[in-house]
Amino acid sequence: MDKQQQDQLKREAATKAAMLVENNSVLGVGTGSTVAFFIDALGQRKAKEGLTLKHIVTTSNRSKKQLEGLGFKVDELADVDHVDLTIDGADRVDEALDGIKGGGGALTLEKNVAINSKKNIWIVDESKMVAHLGDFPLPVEVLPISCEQNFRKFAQEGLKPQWRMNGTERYVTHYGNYIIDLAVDPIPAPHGLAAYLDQTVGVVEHGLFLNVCDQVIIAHSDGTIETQER
Ligand SMILES: O=C[C@H](O)[C@H](O)[C@H](O)COP(=O)(O)O
Repeated sequence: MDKQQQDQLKREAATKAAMLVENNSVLGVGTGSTVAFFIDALGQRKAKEGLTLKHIVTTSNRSKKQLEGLGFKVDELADVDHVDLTIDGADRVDEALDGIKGGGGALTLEKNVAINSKKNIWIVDESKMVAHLGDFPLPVEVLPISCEQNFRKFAQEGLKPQWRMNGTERYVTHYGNYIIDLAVDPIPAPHGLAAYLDQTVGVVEHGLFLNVCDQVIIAHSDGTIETQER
């Protein structure tokens, strides 16, 4: 699939998701190229139908800027008492609707918004769907203070760590941390690995989103749009 075709599929899934957003609800908006199409579609609903949202929270400055450019006011997660629905992209999604996220580095905010949302919908093109999680480096956000120890430990555990780079410098997250991408593929036991990472001191967050997604909207290259529910 070439990029133009993939962008078209992302746009279709995103447009379908935008139709599910209810007036006067509290909306969480994720990050990434698919979400950028979703924000466009949300802007179109605002312009055509006067869609109004009680609050919007987002998971990156990129999404925030795009939303504000369309006239939406964006609040902080800490300032809202609940989130009705969050729409986000994903890097890989398996048959149980568990996923890998954080390819764009926004995993920590994304997980915090997702966990605090009543419902989570992911929007993907068909290339993101896999039988087993893997096929994409698993991002792990780590504190700079002990990042070298974390990196060595991951290497000893056979998790094939690689520093996320931004040119010649290490990539720095929204919170001033680094990302170690684990090239373990396939991930044999996602729940076991998530538990290990959750317990590792110095790990701020990781990109295994398990039991988080309620519904995935998948755009297929044959023109169909499929919805899968957990
Ligand atoms: O950190 C980034 C997020 O997890 C994205 O939702 C994910 O990487 C998918 O992005 P895209 O829609 O650009 O493939």
